[in-house]
Amino acid sequence: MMRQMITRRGLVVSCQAYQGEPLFGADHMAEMALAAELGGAIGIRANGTADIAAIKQKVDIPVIGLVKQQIGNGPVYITPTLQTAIAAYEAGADIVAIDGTGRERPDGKTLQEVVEALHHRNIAVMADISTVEEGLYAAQLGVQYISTTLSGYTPYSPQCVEPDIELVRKLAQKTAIPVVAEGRFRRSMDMVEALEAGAQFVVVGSAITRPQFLTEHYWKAMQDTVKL
Ligand SMILES: CC(=O)N[C@H](C=O)[C@@H](O)[C@H](O)[C@H](O)COP(=O)(O)O
Repeated sequence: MMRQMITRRGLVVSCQAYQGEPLFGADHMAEMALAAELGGAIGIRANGTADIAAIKQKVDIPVIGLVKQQIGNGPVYITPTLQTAIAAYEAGADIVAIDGTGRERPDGKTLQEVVEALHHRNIAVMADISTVEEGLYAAQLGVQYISTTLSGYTPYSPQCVEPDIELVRKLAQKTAIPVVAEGRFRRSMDMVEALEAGAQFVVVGSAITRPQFLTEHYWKAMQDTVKL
């Protein structure tokens, strides 16, 4: 049987900090996840085995785990190999998020091979995609969730500054697999719009869990409006 799934609709909070950032570290991310849970989050998205394990100790809601890793010069970095996907699961992830594009993976496996190998181990898969075609292909492979995570981050997807709600809408119209809205969500009205467009849930990261980004965002808005 697969682990805890996210069956409710609502807000999932992505708790990620990069090395060198003030909040980097599993303890900080676990506290951040707890704060999100207290605020009503229905799930957490987390990067790296240490963070996943610490967050699982702290919260009861399901955790979507990934391992961001650059292997070689290829473009795939979100849980790029079968081995990293299994590591995320072994660290405690309920659902494992992987790159769901058709690009070459560093372990030479196809997306289909990775999904099959994970399903063989009863591991629930979230495919991070960037276009309708990629989403529909992942749905065809039977993944548990399709997330718009990579829209704007592959060279062939629209390079938007705003969240790609149209991608959510198109996918939700074309498939019965739960569609996840993720990437650049900052305003609650966009999150509501994504739910109305058919998203099962919205994943928000930087706008909640990266205070340096938030500070900069508000500070820039002040500078744009008032001469300081
Ligand atoms: C493209 C990519 O690598 N996205 C990553 C995926 O895990 C994270 O860096 C994002 O923070 C996450 O998707 C949430 O998005 P936002 O922080 O924009 O709310």
